[in-house]
Amino acid sequence: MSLQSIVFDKEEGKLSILNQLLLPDVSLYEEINTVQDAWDAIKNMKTRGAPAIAIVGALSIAVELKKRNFLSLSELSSFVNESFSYLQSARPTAVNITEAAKRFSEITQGLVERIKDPKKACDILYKNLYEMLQEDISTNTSIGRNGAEHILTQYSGGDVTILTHCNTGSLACAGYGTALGVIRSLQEKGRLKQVYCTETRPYNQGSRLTAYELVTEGIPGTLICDSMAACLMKERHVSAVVVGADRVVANGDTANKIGTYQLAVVARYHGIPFYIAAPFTTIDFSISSGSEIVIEERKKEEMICFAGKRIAPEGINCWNPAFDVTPGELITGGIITERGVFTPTELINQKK
Ligand SMILES: CSC[C@H]1O[C@H](OP(=O)(O)O)[C@H](O)[C@@H]1O
Repeated sequence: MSLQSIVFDKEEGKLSILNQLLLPDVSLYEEINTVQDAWDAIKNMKTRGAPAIAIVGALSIAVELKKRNFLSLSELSSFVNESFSYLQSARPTAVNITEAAKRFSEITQGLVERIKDPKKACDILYKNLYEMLQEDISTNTSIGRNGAEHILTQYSGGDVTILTHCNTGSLACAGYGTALGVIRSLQEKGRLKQVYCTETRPYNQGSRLTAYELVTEGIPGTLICDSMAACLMKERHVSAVVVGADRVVANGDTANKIGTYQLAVVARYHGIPFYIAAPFTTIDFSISSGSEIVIEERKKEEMICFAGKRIAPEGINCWNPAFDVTPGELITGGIITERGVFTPTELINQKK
């Protein structure tokens, strides 16, 4: 049974998140009672991961819909649009919350035009919002299946060894995961030899979260420091590198956790296929090149402190970009989605 980072009681309209700042030692669920609570949790990275950010944001709106009494359809529409607009300001790089905002703005507008009763419109919108949880899990199992099948067709050498970066599992989504979903699918097929996961400094999504998911589910994993990845690909066998995404753009350029770009460069040098695994809600066809993606920079304290203890001198300057952009030409294995696996140049043909 995989971990659950988001818990939503649809009867009561109650939302709780697993506070990922405390993992792996402390497993604490915290209630999200307002859109502001969700914004704070996303900004502080208590909850993180492109799909999870969108889902927690959307469900926080559902929580307020359940509690509030909207006197008019215009009041309901303004609340939904303003809430999604605010939630997008928490972290700029991941696109899923923006995709959700567009989707629910259209749904709300449709309800305003069709349904004259604000309470009935609110109930329908509430149902659409909480369905995101199951949709995400279903999408991720398709990503997992598509990715595993593609890798196994490309690799005839028996069981496979995967290198992954950051956390793209149940702690980054509603469940199962994207890149970690591919790894879970390989494990389910009995074709996974082992996973190497990077620590992923400075937030340590790999050592604190991915390692936690692997150990919890008995998936064979080996932790490495970020600085060991090139030597690993040189000295040991890696069948493929599979990572997640925060924003894939129309030409296949992809923003993902800082450190992804250098993994792609080294994988190319060693002739190891490099895959991105992401749902279509992470693909932004409105941007044509990765150079246009806004990269979030986070506070220096997240770099110079470790487990609450300062490890670097106060006066040092820091540069702390949370993401980098991998050009499509380095994504040599393909972009694994719920609709199939596409080369970066094929992606634009999937635009609907
Ligand atoms: C399926 S999660 C995608 C993506 O989100 C993570 O970023 P963060 O932990 O800062 O929210 C990481 O880049 C993952 O690859």
